[in-house]
Amino acid sequence: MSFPSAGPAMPHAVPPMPPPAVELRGVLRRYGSDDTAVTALDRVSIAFPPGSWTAVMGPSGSGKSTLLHCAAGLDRADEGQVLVAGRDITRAPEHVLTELRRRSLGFVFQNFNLVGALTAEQNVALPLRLAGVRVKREQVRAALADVGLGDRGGHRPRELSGGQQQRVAIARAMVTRPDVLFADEPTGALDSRSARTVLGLMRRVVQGSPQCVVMVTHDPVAASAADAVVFLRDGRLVDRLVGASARDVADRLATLED
Ligand SMILES: Nc1ncnc2c1ncn2[C@@H]1O[C@H](COP(=O)(O)OP(=O)(O)OP(=O)(O)O)[C@@H](O)[C@H]1O
Repeated sequence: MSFPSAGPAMPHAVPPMPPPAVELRGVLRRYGSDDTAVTALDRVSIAFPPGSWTAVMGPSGSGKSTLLHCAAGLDRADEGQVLVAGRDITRAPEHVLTELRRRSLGFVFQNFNLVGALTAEQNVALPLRLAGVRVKREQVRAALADVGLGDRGGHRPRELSGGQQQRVAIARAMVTRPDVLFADEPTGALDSRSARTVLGLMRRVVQGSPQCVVMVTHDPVAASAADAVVFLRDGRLVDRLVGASARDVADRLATLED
């Protein structure tokens, strides 16, 4: 019996790991100076992987908004680094950050922030126009259909319910196919049924796609819909729960608020 001689090791085709969609490395953010100084983020390191949905929780003033703003290039870290899709944006000039936000990041806010004078379709088309992309009406309609509002394209925000307005805002945020959707209290102004619909849309964003959602919320029910919940206190990351129930999340938050 003969064995083949051992040749050179066959190289295995290991696909490279994609970088986190967003990463903070030792981010420090301080407001004010001397005795009025507040350390809003105290050397926070966290990575948000592609295809993941993370909720950020913590008591009032714990640094949630500051984390979101630094991660999205809306605010600058005093120390540490912020990377988006592996690219260091910490000291990127303002025009580069503006371009990044237009092309790669989406935003959803508690109060929807739709332009009242524009129809739902025109609101959804806005980020494409701002990015200098030729607007295809079918693309805009498809984005509205994706959030179940294919028949509301001609309505202005005041003609829509709060839940419908938030769905338009999500369609607007997603029409550019951003790498990351940042959501700041997206269900804060909604009744529980509309909130569930919005949370279902967030789940669809991350399901089977490399897009990532980072959501600040005070609501344990909303947080428990995410893949992971991270907790801040006094500008520091103090805990991370995966697959937690709303009760688990509420209990953990209560201990931080004591
Ligand atoms: N522009 C600013 N100037 C001075 N202090 C600020 C500024 N922005 C935030 N802070 C302070 O930084 C800390 C963190 O604020 P941040 O808004 O990030 O907290 P938060 O967890 O989002 O709070 P909330 O849940 O109440 O919205 C707070 O003490 C806040 O007062």
